[in-house]
Amino acid sequence: FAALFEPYTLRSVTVPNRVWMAAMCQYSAEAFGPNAGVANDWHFAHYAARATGGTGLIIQEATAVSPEGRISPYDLGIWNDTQVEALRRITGFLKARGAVPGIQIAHAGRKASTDRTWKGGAPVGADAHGWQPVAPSAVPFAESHPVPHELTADEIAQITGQFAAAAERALAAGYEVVEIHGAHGYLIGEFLSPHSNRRTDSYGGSFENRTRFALEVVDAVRAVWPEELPLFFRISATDWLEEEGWTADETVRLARLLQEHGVDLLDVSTGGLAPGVNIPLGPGYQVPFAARVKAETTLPVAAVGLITEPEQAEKILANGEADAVLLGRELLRDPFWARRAADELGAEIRTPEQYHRSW
Ligand SMILES: C=C(C(=O)O)c1ccccc1
Repeated sequence: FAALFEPYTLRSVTVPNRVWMAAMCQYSAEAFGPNAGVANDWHFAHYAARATGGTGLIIQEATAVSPEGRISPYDLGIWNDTQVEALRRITGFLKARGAVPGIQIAHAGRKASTDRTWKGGAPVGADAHGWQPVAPSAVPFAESHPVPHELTADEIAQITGQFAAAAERALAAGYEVVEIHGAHGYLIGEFLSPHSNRRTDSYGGSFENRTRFALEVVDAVRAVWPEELPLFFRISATDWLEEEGWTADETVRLARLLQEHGVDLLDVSTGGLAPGVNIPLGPGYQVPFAARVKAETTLPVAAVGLITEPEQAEKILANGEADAVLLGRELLRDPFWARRAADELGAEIRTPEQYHRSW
């Protein structure tokens, strides 16, 4: 027996195992023109390999709800129907391999319009297909970043609508799980954190005000996402800024509200809001935050962060610290990690036929 290879049912979806793929930007779409943000062979091969490798749920990289919501000009998008058509090829193959296709829908906020990580990740200007980022307040991510445009209440409502439209397109594209990106200092996380959110209207100041946009996005997505399909939320449990930023206490409070608003699982990461913070990196360094949410609320959680070994992953589940583990870079290094882990743990990876037969 291995907890890692027990199926997991969320609403009507049964994920075959607890080895899940975390969203990781590939920055491999075209940056402009009719194919801007459209999935291509790179994305197909990238996700197909991890599905063939036995990964139970694949959460596709941050897919932008609008052109200005992209992290880089090369991000995937789901703001038009051309993009939906190309994504159907990916979800179809994943399902044929017995993997559940998920998608992270995202808006980069003040961290938008930056170059690919392997090119340094610096902000890009209009000459490199860039644009002015938007944010809750006119506070740049770092000195090297432009001052973002402070969103008006009307513009906030427009972005909430873009998240809902993205969820509708995700359904049309064949995804069975949508994850709202509320982590890593992107737009939703920028509203949560008092470090980036200096607003004095109903979206800033108190915990209720700073979490308003996140809950409005969850409500708008839940209203269009089918009742029988799961909705995830990715959060940074802490900004690593002590009381100056978003805290783990606030994460527990928000987790309860997210569950009341129809979120089925919290994907618990940390950081990304401010540069230069001191993060105690190490194997499973973020697991304690997932474990705390799981211990203090009834919301299922997934743990992520330097999880690389089968025994390590198995222990996280066996200790009740999380309901699933998300692998990021480890799955870049080894697309077949799930199959190798099953061998090491003496478990079997069942084929789609076996799943249907045994349930
Ligand atoms: C959107 C990302 C995030 O959430 O940090 C990302 C960006 C680059 C690589 C992996 C993940």
